[in-house]
Amino acid sequence: MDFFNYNNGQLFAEDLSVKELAEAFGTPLYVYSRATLERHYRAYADPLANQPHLICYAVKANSNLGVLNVLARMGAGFDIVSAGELERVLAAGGDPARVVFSGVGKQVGEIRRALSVGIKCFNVESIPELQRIDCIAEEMGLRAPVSIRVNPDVDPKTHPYISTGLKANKFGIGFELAREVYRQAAAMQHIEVVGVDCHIGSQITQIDPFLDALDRLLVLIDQLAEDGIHIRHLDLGGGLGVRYNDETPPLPTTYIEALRQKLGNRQFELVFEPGRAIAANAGILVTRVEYLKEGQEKHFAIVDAAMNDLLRPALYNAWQAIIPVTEHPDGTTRSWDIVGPVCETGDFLGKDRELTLKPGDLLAVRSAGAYGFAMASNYNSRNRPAEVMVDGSERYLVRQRESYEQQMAGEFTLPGQ
Ligand SMILES: Cc1ncc(COP(=O)(O)O)c(C=O)c1O
Ligand SMILES: N[C@@H](CCCC[NH3+])C(=O)O
Repeated sequence: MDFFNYNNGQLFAEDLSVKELAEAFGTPLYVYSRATLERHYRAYADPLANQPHLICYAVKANSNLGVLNVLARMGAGFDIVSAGELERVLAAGGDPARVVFSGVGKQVGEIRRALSVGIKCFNVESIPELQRIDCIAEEMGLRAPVSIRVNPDVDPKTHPYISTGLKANKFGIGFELAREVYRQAAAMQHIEVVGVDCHIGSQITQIDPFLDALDRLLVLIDQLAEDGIHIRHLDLGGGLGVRYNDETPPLPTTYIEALRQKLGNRQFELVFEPGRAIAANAGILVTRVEYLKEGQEKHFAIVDAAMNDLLRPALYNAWQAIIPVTEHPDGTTRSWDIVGPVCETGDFLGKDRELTLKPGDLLAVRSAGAYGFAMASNYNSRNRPAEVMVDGSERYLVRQRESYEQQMAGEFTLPGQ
């Protein structure tokens, strides 16, 4: 559910016309809805209201300061995977004590910074990382709070590029090894074991893989208790899918209820790391048709957004809805491939879309709030788009369109002739 709806044939973002936003800020343009972000956050928070919990929004999905700020104001925690994401959380008013730090390659400086601001927990993904954190905490005269990210070896039944909880994936510590790694962690002087963590993949549209993972974690948690290791929180990661087309992912409340049934009366703080479920359908990418190029086999609508602005179609062959910003009958009705100006055959936003188009039309790519701008690049030396947050009838520019000067800042030609 979102707040991007038609009113008299015009697409609106909450109370504002998307056409007017495009005219004011230019295209390509990311438009986010504050009400949708808040609704999606509450979809997790409300069913958890009666128990200790923390919803750590996965910053990687959309790390714009405006987005982080909206969630920080709601009391969200944050799941980060780099010091850059940590700095963004701090700049957006996030509470470091509500930050969990995931990722397989945490560097020394990143660990130091996270310890110095007092994050909630490191989700540790290997033994060498655990040892590194122990050493750094010793140098700093601290104890580092950790969970081990357990790889439960379950198949999340999603795109192979975004499944993370299989033995073959680089993430986490194998289920069979986890008990031993916890023993080592508990014996380290500068480590404090606080939780158990897992994250099995992204865009998961069924509950079963999550429940299978939880079964395995509960076995481990019982073994840890036998070893005298009592955890305070259980972090089940993110990964809940969203509707892009005809998927029917479970609602957060259904998912949470199913987990609760399995948990019975065990008393942990429950931690979640949703990214896509909060941000994807809270954003659209608005783009303008530059040219219509009709051919014998294929018809192309060449638009001003490209794979550098929204990579998911090119990278995963992902399908995202593409809809007119202004519904109108004039134009050419065809099955169009919606493509960008980048010099790659894979540069498309959508294929075979039945639309009535004329040059100059505005289109909106839906479900673009997660892994949209966050994965944007300057490929083909294109400036990255602007981002706007709509809040009722107010709008806020939350990132200005990049300029050529900004794009080249920090680059130099060689000295001399
Ligand atoms: C450790 C971790 N947590 C949370 C997420 C967020 O995933 P999603 O956007 O699917 O909720 C990811 C990305 O898959 C991740 O790697
Ligand atoms: N970037 C991916 C998801 C990766 C999840 C990150 N662990 C997507 O657009 O679907």
